[in-house]
Amino acid sequence: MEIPISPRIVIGLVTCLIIGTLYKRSRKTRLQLPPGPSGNPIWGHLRMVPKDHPEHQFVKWGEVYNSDILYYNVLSRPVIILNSVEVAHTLLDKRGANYADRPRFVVFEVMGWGVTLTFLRWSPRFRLHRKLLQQSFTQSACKPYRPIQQEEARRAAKAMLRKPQDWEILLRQFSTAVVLRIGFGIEIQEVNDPYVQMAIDVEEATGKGGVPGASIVDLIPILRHLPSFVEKISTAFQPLAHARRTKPSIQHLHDAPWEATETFVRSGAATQPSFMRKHFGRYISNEKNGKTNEATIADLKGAAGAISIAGGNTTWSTVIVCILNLMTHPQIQAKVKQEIEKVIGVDEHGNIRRLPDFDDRPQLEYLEYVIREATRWAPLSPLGVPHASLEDDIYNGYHIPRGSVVFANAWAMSRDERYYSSPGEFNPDRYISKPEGGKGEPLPEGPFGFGRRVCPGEHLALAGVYIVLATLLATMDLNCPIHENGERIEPRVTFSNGLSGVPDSFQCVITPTSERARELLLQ
Ligand code: HEM
Repeated sequence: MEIPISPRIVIGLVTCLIIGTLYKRSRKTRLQLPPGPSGNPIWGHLRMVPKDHPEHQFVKWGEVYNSDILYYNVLSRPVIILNSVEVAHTLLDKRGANYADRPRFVVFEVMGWGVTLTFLRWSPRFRLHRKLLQQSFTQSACKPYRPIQQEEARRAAKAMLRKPQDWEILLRQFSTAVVLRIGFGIEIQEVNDPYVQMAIDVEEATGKGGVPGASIVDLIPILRHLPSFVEKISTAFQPLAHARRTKPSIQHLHDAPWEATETFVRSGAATQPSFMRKHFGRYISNEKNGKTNEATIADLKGAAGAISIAGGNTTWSTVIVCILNLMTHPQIQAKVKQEIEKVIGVDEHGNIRRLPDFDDRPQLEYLEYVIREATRWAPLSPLGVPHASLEDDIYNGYHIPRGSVVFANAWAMSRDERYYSSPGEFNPDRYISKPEGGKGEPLPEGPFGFGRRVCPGEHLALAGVYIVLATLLATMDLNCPIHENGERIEPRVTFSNGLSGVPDSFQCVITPTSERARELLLQ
């Protein structure tokens, strides 16, 4: 709701609120805080933290202060940056109970993310949603969904035979189809499906919402009610204006799939395994038998929505990063193809005998390294989703005040030279053990977060990325476009800023490896 008031009143009101907030916060005890640059006594570090890719700045501060834990504040709200896997393990994993909260994400609330697990504060509702999602996507609970992932991966590869230039949208279709089938049991149309457009809109909305929890409106929630013209007074209010503009797209992705399937589940006509059929089915049966339901319909709707919202674009983006690197590193692509061919077998003409499936996964170790390297090389959520501390804590003699916003800097961890040689290079061989001739570097930790808020969809996501890449690499060649002068055109890709770092569009030339590969896909 917007209140019709004049700009002068707005400026006066904002100033009073800021002074009030600062006064309240400045009364707290001052113990030794983790190191960091000194900030302005009023604004703190509000103006020092870059809006674009702050994770890079935090790496620099880590070097300047020679510390893997940093402190800064924004309007006296303490912010803690964790730049190493060790400190993230100690605080977020080992002392997980104290860091299970999230700060309030007011901008994301305005956008309509209120009932999505990712943004729920520590509460009975959070615990309920966490239980629902965590239990649904353990390694073994993901197995029944493998046929869906495999079918959609083959469908996408088959469609690329007809429209190779549409590879990017077809992969978007793949990841949207998988989460909608798993979340709701919905099958999407092959061409121009409205859900695919919804997924694109949601990505646009969240991608441009800035770093979650970091805007002035997140720090002073009442500012969310300010009228639209504040956007013109200061760029600090742009995230709020953006949230208001994009709210309908988030709401739509929550409501549309639920409404499309509710009647089917109620009538018992839903046959595919899905989160909704299982949990909403149970809800209906409890209702019929007079038993109490722990979750309300709003809870189930929010949890099912979280699967499609948190699971679609994330999986898609990871596949895209793999493709980008496979086409720009032909030697790596050739090595994965060789591995796949060895496992699925080739005939006397060198043609593959069958398409890969999930049973091949344990033997496709190098492909697994490629996927893990993509998550390290370009962590999807470079600063993760911030946690918040519930109580005061002490780490290495440093005070971490209660209510701190805690960012686990996955970007910094991915560039940690103590573990990764030439960390900016895409090099899956780094994970091959030393006895096997590799560097024996550790698989990345951080891209899926930490502790009690770690991504519950990790197994599902990695399985989806695996099957679509295995299928594509068994049947297709991925190449850079060639300039008319005969030179390869290597794309210069930039990544979006904010909650998730998604690569820009780029061209990739996709061609079937052989007639046999084409036949196998068409079968
Ligand atoms: C490659 C793909 C994915 C990546 C890189 C990724 C990454 C992340 C990260 C970094 C977090 C924050 C963790 C933290 O706060 O410490 C997160 C949370 C979450 N992810 Fe994923 N994710 C992916 C796929 C999925 C999928 C497929 C699902 C579907 C089930 C999913 C559902 C969620 C949910 C519901 C949360 C919020 C958890 C909470 O706040 O308790 N994600 N993810």
